[in-house]
Amino acid sequence: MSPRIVIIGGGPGGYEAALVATKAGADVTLVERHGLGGNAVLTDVVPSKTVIATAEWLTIAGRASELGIRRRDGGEIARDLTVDMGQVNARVKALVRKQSGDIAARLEKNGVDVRTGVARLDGPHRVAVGDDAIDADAVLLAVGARPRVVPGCEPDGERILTWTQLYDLDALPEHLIVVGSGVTGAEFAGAYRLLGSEVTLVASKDRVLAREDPDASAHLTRVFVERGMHLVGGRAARVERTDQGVAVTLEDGAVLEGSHCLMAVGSVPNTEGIGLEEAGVELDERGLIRVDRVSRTTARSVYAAGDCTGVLPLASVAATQGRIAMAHTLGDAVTPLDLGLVASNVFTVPEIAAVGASEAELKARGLFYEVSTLDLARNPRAKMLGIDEGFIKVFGHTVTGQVFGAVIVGPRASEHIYPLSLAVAHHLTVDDVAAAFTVYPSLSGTLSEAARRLHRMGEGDARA
Ligand SMILES: Cc1cc2nc3c(=O)[nH]c(=O)nc-3n(C[C@H](O)[C@H](O)[C@H](O)COP(=O)(O)OP(=O)(O)OC[C@H]3O[C@@H](n4cnc5c(N)ncnc54)[C@H](O)[C@@H]3O)c2cc1C
Ligand SMILES: NC(=O)c1ccc[n+]([C@@H]2O[C@H](COP(=O)([O-])OP(=O)(O)OC[C@H]3O[C@@H](n4cnc5c(N)ncnc54)[C@H](O)[C@@H]3O)[C@@H](O)[C@H]2O)c1
Repeated sequence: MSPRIVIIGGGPGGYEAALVATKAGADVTLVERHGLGGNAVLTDVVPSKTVIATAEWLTIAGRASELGIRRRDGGEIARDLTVDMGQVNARVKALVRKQSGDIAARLEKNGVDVRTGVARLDGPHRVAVGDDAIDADAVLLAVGARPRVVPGCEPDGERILTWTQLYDLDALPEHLIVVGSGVTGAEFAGAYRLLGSEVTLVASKDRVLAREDPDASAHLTRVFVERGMHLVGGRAARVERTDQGVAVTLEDGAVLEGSHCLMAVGSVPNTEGIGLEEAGVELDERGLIRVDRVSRTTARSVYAAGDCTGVLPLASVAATQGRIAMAHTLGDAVTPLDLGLVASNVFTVPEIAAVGASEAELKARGLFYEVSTLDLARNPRAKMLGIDEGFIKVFGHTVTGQVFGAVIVGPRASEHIYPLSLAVAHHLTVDDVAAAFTVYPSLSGTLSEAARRLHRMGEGDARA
């Protein structure tokens, strides 16, 4: 008989696992309460990146005249372009529906039994959905997370918003106060500023994007300020509606006034009230499911993937954890999760992409490393394209030249990081990277040059 797998949650942690498991011959049921694609598709990744795409095109269009583009009547293309937020959000919703529908079709085509409902564990081998119960040889929990609510700063869905509530706006907020300067806060603050809103970003840490490379975060902070964003240090203690909009009171008593407030203060896992602890699944003090590197929880036969584990809240990591869980339970070859290989990107303008070890991690691990940093603006292709900011940074081992990690700040950094991701994943050296041809002229020429600068004369043997 085929092994029976039940997956709770239809986000990347769940649906990717379902596809792998059916391909391996398992009998798979996936239970989702809202829509396929999970928050990644419905409320988080897809909608945010779609709005950011408009902000990016608007920025490019605003520079048209610099590149010699004129209206047919010879007039200059206006710099003060604006957006129709109603249309932008209608496009977002259409794209989200399509993406979710595509995933549903793919699951159906692959023979996954998809059920709609709220699921809970009834012991480690049974999942209850309403009055139904489904027996399972193994269960995968991929229940994701939801926006954290700070007491005193409760969203009302109209003026005080979580990131899931932004897409019902039919006009640009006049003055958006973004509370929280992690990746979510920085991405939205950056995008709405480019779209034309006045933006105030409240940062509780000493810098915006405190977990990113310090040079990258300093660069973005400078760009934000140059674009006229107001950066305010502090923590929000209270957010209230006023006649005009909203008032955000910080812990030091300062009051910020705006038309709307976006709370971007992190997430909490959807792990309460679904029978986890009763089934032997241990949670940590924040409610995150404890898992090992092959996605096993503390209950035999119960696995977990994605944001509910808090391992690293990225769609790519969720999908990898889900696939690993299925490989493990179905007896396929398993490569345990290696966070040292993860590539990530902050979708601001410019983007910030990173892969492998950060400089802080290299220092903490006491490794011998060298850094090569090159400005993108000196690249010939960048000059042609009008790119006048950004940099590429590569970390290599001082002796062997192994590529430990890299950071790229620039347009489409998310795409340009891939060769360096290959280098990190396959333990290539800076010489390996520099030896591969790049197209002339191309932005990747700078990537290769950054690696070449870490070459050591006479070290060829050590690096072979
Ligand atoms: C604004 C924002 C932007 C982001 N952008 C990116 C990005 O660009 N790139 C990136 O890699 N990551 C991004 N992330 C992170 C990414 O969204 C998450 O890491 C990813 O969604 C995690 O996938 P998941 O499968 O764990 O959970 P989710 O995508 O949250 O899916 C979980 C699903 O489980 C369902 N569920 C929960 N409980 C039950 C239950 N009891 N019964 C049935 N169904 C249930 C939920 O309805 C949900 O559909 C972003 C996050 C945010 C907040
Ligand atoms: N492009 C992407 O891949 C992308 C985009 C968004 C989120 N994500 C993922 O989601 C994770 C979480 O990011 P996030 O930004 O949603 O959450 P986060 O927890 O990283 O950041 C929230 C920030 O809000 C601050 N904060 C908390 N309470 C506050 C208060 N009362 N006043 C002011 N600030 C307060 C915190 O100190 C923190 O800096 C990221 O680490 C990333 O893995 C990824």
